[in-house]
Amino acid sequence: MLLRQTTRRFTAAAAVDAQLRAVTARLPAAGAALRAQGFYVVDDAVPPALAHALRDEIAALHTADRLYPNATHVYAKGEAAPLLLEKTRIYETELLTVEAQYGHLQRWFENAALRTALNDALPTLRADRHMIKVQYNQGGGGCFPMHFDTYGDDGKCLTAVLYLNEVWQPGDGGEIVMYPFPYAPTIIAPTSGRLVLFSSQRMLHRVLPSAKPRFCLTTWMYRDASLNRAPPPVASTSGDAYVRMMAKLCASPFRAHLAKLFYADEWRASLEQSHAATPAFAAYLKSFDREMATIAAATAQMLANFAMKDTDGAVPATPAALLARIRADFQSGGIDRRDLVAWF
Ligand SMILES: O=C(O)CCC(=O)C(=O)O
Ligand SMILES: [Fe+2]
Repeated sequence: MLLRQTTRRFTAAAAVDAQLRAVTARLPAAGAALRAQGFYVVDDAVPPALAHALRDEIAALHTADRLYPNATHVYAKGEAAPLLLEKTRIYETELLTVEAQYGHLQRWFENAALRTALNDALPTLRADRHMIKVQYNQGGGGCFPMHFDTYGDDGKCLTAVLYLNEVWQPGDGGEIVMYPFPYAPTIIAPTSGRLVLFSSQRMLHRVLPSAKPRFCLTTWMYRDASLNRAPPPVASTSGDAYVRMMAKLCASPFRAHLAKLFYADEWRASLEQSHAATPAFAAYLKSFDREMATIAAATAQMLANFAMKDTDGAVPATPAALLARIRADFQSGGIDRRDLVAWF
């Protein structure tokens, strides 16, 4: 019995090790793409048999009551107490240790090859630890609202989501959407064995409602938090006052707020799709609306500051005019500059 268990564990570890060797051999190509667009998709990162084994172990964790309904406490401005927001149909857990009976998950966690290869592909990454999160989405509409994985202070720097569904077909839903603001979004299907890599700090993303049950395994890379706090370089400031302003904005923490304003309607709708309609959630939506008003006011102030130094009259006069220009210039191809955001 013990021998059989030991053999099984050894086989699981060997399978994961071999696959990680194969995937990481493909990652040098990811470096340039991650730097240019903030995300990268590796298809067939794991073969069907390994995807199956990992999925079975997540399902076993769920059966053993080890996954929890996703619920987060949020501190909303204007609310005295933190609000408890419950996502519907999402079960997950973050793992810092994995027991031997979940041999494939354990090895995926313990083998640092993915992190090492990403550090090689992206020399500025400098990730020094990682942890994993397993997720089971029950289907029937389970989804994630628009979010960034971190606002920086925890040192989380790169997110690697591995999709483990056996079959995925158009109409099943559950796609992950990358919003590399100010650039246009990309929809990515959660097909089996696909690994999606992106900047935890700078890539806005969401998961569309999934009609079908859906499994995935997220590896979060972390680094010294001071590296996350260091301001990224501003892209070369050629162009008129408006382009120079965009370069500065895209290198500043204000970019995240502007993205929220830009996608306010979709963001709000995605919150409503993802959460149970509790009184706490209603209070949260009210605070969301107040936050949008605050961001709009701050944007107007910021435009006024830039306009004072603008000698060519290129800076849009109002937040609405700025958002319309961003749509025309960076999402519909008006201005061909991919270098405004330093993703890593
Ligand atoms: O389920 C996914 O595809 C990604 C989930 C996600 O964004 C998260 O866990 O932060
Ligand atoms: Fe996320």
